Amino acid sequence: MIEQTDISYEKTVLIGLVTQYQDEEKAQEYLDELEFLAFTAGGEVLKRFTQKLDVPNPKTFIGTGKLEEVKNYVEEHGVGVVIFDDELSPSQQKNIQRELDCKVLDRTNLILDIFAQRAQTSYARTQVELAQYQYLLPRLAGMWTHLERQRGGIGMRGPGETEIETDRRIVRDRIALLKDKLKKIDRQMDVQRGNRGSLVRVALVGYTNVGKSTLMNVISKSDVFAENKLFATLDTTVRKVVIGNLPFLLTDTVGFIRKLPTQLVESFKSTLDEVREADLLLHVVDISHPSFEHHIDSVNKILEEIGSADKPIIMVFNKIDAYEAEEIEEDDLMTEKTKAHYTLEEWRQTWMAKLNGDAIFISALNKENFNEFRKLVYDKVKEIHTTRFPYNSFLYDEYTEED
Ligand SMILES: Nc1nc2c(ncn2[C@@H]2O[C@H](COP(=O)(O)OP(=O)(O)OP(=O)(O)O)[C@@H](O)[C@H]2O)c(=O)[nH]1
Ligand SMILES: [Mg+2]
Repeated sequence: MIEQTDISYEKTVLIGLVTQYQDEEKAQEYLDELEFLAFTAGGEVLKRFTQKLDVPNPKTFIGTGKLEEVKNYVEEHGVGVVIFDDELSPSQQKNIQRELDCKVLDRTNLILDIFAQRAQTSYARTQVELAQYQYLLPRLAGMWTHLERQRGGIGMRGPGETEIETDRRIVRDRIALLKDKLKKIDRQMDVQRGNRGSLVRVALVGYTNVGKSTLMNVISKSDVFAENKLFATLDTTVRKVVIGNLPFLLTDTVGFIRKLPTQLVESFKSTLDEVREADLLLHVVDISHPSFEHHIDSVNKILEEIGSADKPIIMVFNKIDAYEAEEIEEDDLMTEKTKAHYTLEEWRQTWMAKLNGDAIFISALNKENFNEFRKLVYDKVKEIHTTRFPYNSFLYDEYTEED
């Protein structure tokens, strides 16, 4: 896929905290991801600022000294956007914005922005718009309280409050309208799903950018949009796939991410229905990513949240072509062996043991181990199919390797 190159990059600075729950390494890992998000949204990251704090400053999130430092940098380098890794309260956002005099965003903001940029269908656009209004609603109140205080309280309360109420009502009406619209589309989609008949349903799930759409394309020989940016897929795509002579339905879904804004999980619930209604999940993992185990944890957490954690799952470790273990020199007695030094084979053994064989290591790009992958999926789907439709076994005679 050819990368987009025609966006004029906005100069961006990232800010994260080091706390008792989030050490320096973890903070940097989050910032790596935030940088990728910023890049996806069209920003060019010039610098990262981190600060050690037990609790965020209630007024300015980071300390005033640090904020001063950021301000100097912003002025000196003509920075247009400052992005915080954590959610800012409405008043923090206001205070910081006033101090820095440039755009101030938090992670939620940024993700909403990317979703808005990428939403293609009216369904996805409606879901994103709903999430945006839900993000805005509590902030609206904060904005007005802030204005009221400026106006000086006594005597001014009346008009202020009326305005908040009017604005809130407009936003609430809009939210209700969007929810209604989504419900209607949902009903249509329910009918469509119902019409798919008695085929086993398999859904690709996983962290964003792990290769779900790429895998979908190679399995189903279809043409789903895939690229090296976050959230390339916002709509679900369903394809009928035949392995051997066993047909089943395969769904590509929206990627998950850590610290996913709750509003988004909520408004994408119906997209996630595809996951909820699946008989089998293919949990795709990018094993070449240093934090892939954390990614697995966040995906599992979201699967739990939507009540889909106990479905049959095959773990698909993708991008083995790009995996590189850190090396230890033979005469190096100081470096302790950690997971970063595992070979692919060591990872394979670890996960195969953990999952009782329901794991496979592949490269969707090079089609490495692809026949084994198809065989594994075939066996699982066949197992589900025979349990579900014991008399309907004419669909397959036996598995024959293709290609
Ligand atoms: N090296 C390598 N890259 C891969 C492989 N599979 C996919 N990719 C690349 O990873 C990037 C993301 O692929 P997608 O298929 O868009 O990932 P996705 O999981 O659908 O991502 P979202 O829809 O954004 O959640 C693309 O640049 C792919 O070319 C693989 O096996 N090896
Ligand atoms: Mg995708």
